Amino acid sequence: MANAPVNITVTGAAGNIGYALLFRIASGALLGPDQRVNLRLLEIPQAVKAAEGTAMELFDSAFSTLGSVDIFDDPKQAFEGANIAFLVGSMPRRAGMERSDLLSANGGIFGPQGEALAAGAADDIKVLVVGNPANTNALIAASHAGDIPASRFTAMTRLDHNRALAQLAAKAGCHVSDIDKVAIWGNHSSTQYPDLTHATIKGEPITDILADREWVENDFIPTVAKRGAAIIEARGASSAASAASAAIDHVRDWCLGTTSAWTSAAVMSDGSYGVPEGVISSFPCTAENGEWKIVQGLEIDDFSRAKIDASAAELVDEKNAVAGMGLI
Ligand SMILES: NC(=O)c1ccc[n+]([C@@H]2O[C@H](COP(=O)([O-])OP(=O)(O)OC[C@H]3O[C@@H](n4cnc5c(N)ncnc54)[C@H](O)[C@@H]3O)[C@@H](O)[C@H]2O)c1
Ligand SMILES: O=C(O)C[C@H](O)C(=O)O
Repeated sequence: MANAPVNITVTGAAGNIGYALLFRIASGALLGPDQRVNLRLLEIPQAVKAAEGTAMELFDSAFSTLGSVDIFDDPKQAFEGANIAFLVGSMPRRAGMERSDLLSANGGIFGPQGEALAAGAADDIKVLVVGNPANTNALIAASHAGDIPASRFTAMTRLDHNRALAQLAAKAGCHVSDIDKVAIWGNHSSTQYPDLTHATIKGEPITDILADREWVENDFIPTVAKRGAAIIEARGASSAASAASAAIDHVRDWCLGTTSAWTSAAVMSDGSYGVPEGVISSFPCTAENGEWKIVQGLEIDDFSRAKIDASAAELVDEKNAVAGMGLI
């Protein structure tokens, strides 16, 4: 293989998402069949043995795209030389909890990881935070990451985006690949705004579907926004394989470029669309040359304005809460 191997750190490697994610990265689903990857797994000491079991299975899979697998319980060692970091390791919510209930349990994980990334990651490091509450955990990591540009810290709303595509495809009787220009705005929480205003199917606007306000407002939006809770209720555990798949989609698009007109990613707000600067919010985005760009120039109607503002206000509240805890 012509290119140098890419070093990829995955935290929470022995967890449910980790188990689904690692084999897809190792098999070439992230960076393609011609790019070798070195995996660096980070776990807490109690879970290192389980991570060793996963590493044995990775070894046994004899993937042509897998270089090495190393296991660490020290973030500084795990992030040394990392080009890509998936920050998954953290506690999932249980039935009846909101993701923000995890702020105090999980927030403390991300400051030290931001510092460890700053200490040793490669200059081109790209970070995706999956652990909840993902947007604010990404903000915590970014705020401890010294010279690493804030644009390298992102949080995952691609699962919400994919859920929105699936719901719209089912309603319209089309394939998900026929759909474009769906957007998730705001927080990966129940205040998120899955927005169909600009959506197209095979390039055509979805005028009839948008006119069905009962379906858009009382079915589509709450179904997407509360899908995580519905999965927890059904499985007894939070989404794992679909989350891992969305994490692959997010980082693949970031590294290799988006192929659809746009997708959704939570990135540091630059004030676009009135979302306050300094929170990590989901926007409709494209990726090119390894950089996310927020899609500009969209008309925002009154309904969308209120939804975007409500989720942005929750992000500001979460930011203030973690500032109050001394985490940023
Ligand atoms: N953003 C999203 O769309 C999305 C989707 C699904 C799940 N999640 C979140 O992802 C996180 C992980 O979910 P899961 O189902 O894999 O949970 P899990 O409990 O199965 O696994 C979590 C793993 O993280 C490890 N861990 C805990 N603290 C750590 C630390 N400081 N460093 C390294 N590893 C650590 C644990 O030992 C465990 O192995 C949860 O917070 C969950 O809510 C986010
Ligand atoms: O909902 C959760 O707590 C897990 C995850 O964020 C999801 O959206 O499935």
